[in-house]
Amino acid sequence: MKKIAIIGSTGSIGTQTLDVAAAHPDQFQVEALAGGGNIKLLLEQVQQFKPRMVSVGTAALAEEIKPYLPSGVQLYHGNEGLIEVAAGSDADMLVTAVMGSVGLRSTLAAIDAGKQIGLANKETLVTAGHLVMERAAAKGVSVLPVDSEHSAVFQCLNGEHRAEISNITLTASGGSFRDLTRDQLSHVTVEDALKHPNWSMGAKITIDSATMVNKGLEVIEAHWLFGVPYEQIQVLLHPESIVHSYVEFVDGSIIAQLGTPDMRVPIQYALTYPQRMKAPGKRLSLAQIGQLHFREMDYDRFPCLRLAFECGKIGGTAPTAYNAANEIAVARFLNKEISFLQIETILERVLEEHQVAAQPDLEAIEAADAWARSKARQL
Ligand SMILES: NC(=O)C1=CN([C@@H]2O[C@H](COP(=O)(O)OP(=O)(O)OC[C@H]3O[C@@H](n4cnc5c(N)ncnc54)[C@H](OP(=O)(O)O)[C@@H]3O)[C@@H](O)[C@H]2O)C=CC1
Ligand SMILES: CC(=O)[C@@H](O)[C@H](O)COP(=O)(O)O
Ligand SMILES: [Mn+2]
Repeated sequence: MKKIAIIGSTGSIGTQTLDVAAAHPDQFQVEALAGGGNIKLLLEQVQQFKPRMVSVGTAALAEEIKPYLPSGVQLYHGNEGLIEVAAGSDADMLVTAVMGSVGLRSTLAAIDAGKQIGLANKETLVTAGHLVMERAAAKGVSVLPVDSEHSAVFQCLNGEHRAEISNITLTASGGSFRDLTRDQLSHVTVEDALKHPNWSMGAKITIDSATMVNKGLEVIEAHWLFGVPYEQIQVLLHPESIVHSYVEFVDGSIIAQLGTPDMRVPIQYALTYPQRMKAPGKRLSLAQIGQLHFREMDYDRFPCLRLAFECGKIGGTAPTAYNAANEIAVARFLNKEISFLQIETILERVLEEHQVAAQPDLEAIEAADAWARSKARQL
């Protein structure tokens, strides 16, 4: 029995992690769950999975949910609650399924407590990759990728030597507007942006796919997870999202991981690694698909991806500011305060003004994050 805790259990990754747990009740025990505002769903999850510990977004929500919780369940709230759920239960593994850099302190706390990390929350690694990976190495804790591309690369690297990697290619669907010109992008709506061609995901990451910020975050995530320099990371447009990513080795061999676009597969692999277990999803038939397509990435069409490479190479707090500015810009777009193209304008402006701190500690990371958020709100 593997004991798991999930922060962000009410979201897209969180609910799919619980689907995996429900499909293998003899393998997984859910110890602790944290949601944000969706207490109705959280209560249903509590009834089904019987965790000993739960957390909600605010003190007011905690008061609201309290009368309905079975006796004996410990209830927490806010950022402290996230930390309790992440680090304070008997879980062997934490699945980080919250959205945004709010997951940083709880992920670090779980590492300190010796929990294995199933990492979906890419913003955590982007904002403070050096802190997370150094702390995990010091504690002997593994950080197992949940993100589909990184799970693919992780599987391609199984048994391989890192020194023999020639390059890593992350595939990108192109998002909701991949066939539109930049001129056409000035008129797009939130509703259209939320229609991802291949994946059903939370709102923020769906917008990130359309701006290509998601791939930018994933480039930085890959740098930290696999210890590969940015010069050896590439991005390729692949509209079908069947080849989830691939690795080329020094002898010219390429190993790729393929599958239908179903996040329960990488989630389950992180939960069961190094074993594999049966999964209920649809099987991939290449014969039925017939053709797959690939296109060179156009960095003028998707400037946020170029900016991510630049921030990653600069290092320090540059990726922190990129991520924080994007979180605010996307929230403002979803709130219909700004247009789609203004997301990238905000990113560019915040990064132009950001004073990068090299080798930042946690306080410097949080200061840069707060500065970039405030700047992105003003613009
Ligand atoms: N969805 C996907 O297929 C993929 C997602 N990812 C990554 O996984 C992470 C989660 O994405 P996704 O599941 O799509 O996002 P969702 O928006 O669907 O879910 C986010 C979850 O985080 C919770 N949450 C948000 N803010 C807070 C907070 N301040 N305190 C506590 N809980 C909070 C939400 O709670 P509530 O809803 O109750 O308010 C919800 O449970 C992101 O980092 C994303 O980039 C990576 C690969 C694929
Ligand atoms: C499912 C997953 O891992 C997402 O991050 C997905 O990759 C988004 O697709 P694109 O960013 O390629 O549009
Ligand atoms: Mn991904």
